[in-house]
Amino acid sequence: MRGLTKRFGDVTAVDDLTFTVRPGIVTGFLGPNGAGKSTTMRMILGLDRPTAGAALIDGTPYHDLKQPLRTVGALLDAKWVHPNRSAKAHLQWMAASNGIPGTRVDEVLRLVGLSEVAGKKAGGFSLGMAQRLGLAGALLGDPKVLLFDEPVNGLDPEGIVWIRKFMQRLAAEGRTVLVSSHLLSEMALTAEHLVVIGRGRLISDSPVQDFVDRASEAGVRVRSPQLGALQEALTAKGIAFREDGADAGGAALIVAGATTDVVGQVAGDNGIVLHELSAQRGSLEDAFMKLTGDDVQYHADVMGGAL
Ligand SMILES: Nc1ncnc2c1ncn2[C@@H]1O[C@H](COP(=O)(O)OP(=O)(O)OP(=O)(O)O)[C@@H](O)[C@H]1O
Repeated sequence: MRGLTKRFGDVTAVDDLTFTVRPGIVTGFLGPNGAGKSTTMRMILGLDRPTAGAALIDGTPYHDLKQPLRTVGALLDAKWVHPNRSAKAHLQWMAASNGIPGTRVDEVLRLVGLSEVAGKKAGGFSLGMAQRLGLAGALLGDPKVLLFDEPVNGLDPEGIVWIRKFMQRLAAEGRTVLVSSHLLSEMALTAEHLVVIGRGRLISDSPVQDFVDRASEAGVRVRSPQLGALQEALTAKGIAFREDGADAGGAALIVAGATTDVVGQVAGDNGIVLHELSAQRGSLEDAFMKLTGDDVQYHADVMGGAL
């Protein structure tokens, strides 16, 4: 993506986005609802025309690709198949209209585990099966680049794990895999690299772990029967802390930005007994909220808990 921009009237859906997606790993494309992920993917696929900038595949715009299906496969919306067509007929039609040999149809059906239901009408498929059929279609041309737009939405846990593993396998084969999601927790399990956007703008382009490390609050949770003395000792050392809600073990302190070594040393120096000294890490979703901050178009409470 090079300065990729898309405006719909007054709305700037994608705002001067520049990033590169590399082969061999799964790249997560993360952002809250409305951040511009789908619009970006549609521009990569030539379905929307950029207002400015360009989305290039190996240096070439989608429209200039000689054999698009052999270069890029996409899973955008699983429900667009003809309901009365069988899975196999649907793929045969796709293959025929793209100059792909019919023998490839059985291969992709096997790859996604649909061989046994190949003759059944796609209209009767569960979401998980429809998703597999969409994936089979994306793989027909054996493309080097694959795009997935929110592929796990609505899937059951088994379906989620299956598609996650499948995407990782495709990347391990050396393909370029870009997968969008609004859930950081899901991306942390699926992707190695993360491109994060908010309100169409690039927020972060880094390995998943770096993103989490940068955003999440590292700290120490400490419990003690002499909590008052510990608070005094920490204050004397100029170390900030806050009280954490009491659990079964009693009241605790959270010492942000400190290590267990430091807090343990302060306690030891002052002869304070500790019942717990544990390193804490902020949750992934906290990290996401923190970094997308003002860029979140709809806040979590409006979205019923989902970002
Ligand atoms: N065809 C269109 N006409 C007008 N506005 C649009 C159009 N398509 C998208 N938008 C707007 O562009 C912004 C980005 O939308 P987009 O669907 O790309 O976001 P997204 O990150 O994919 O979110 P979601 O996960 O909710 O689909 C939103 O404000 C949306 O309302």
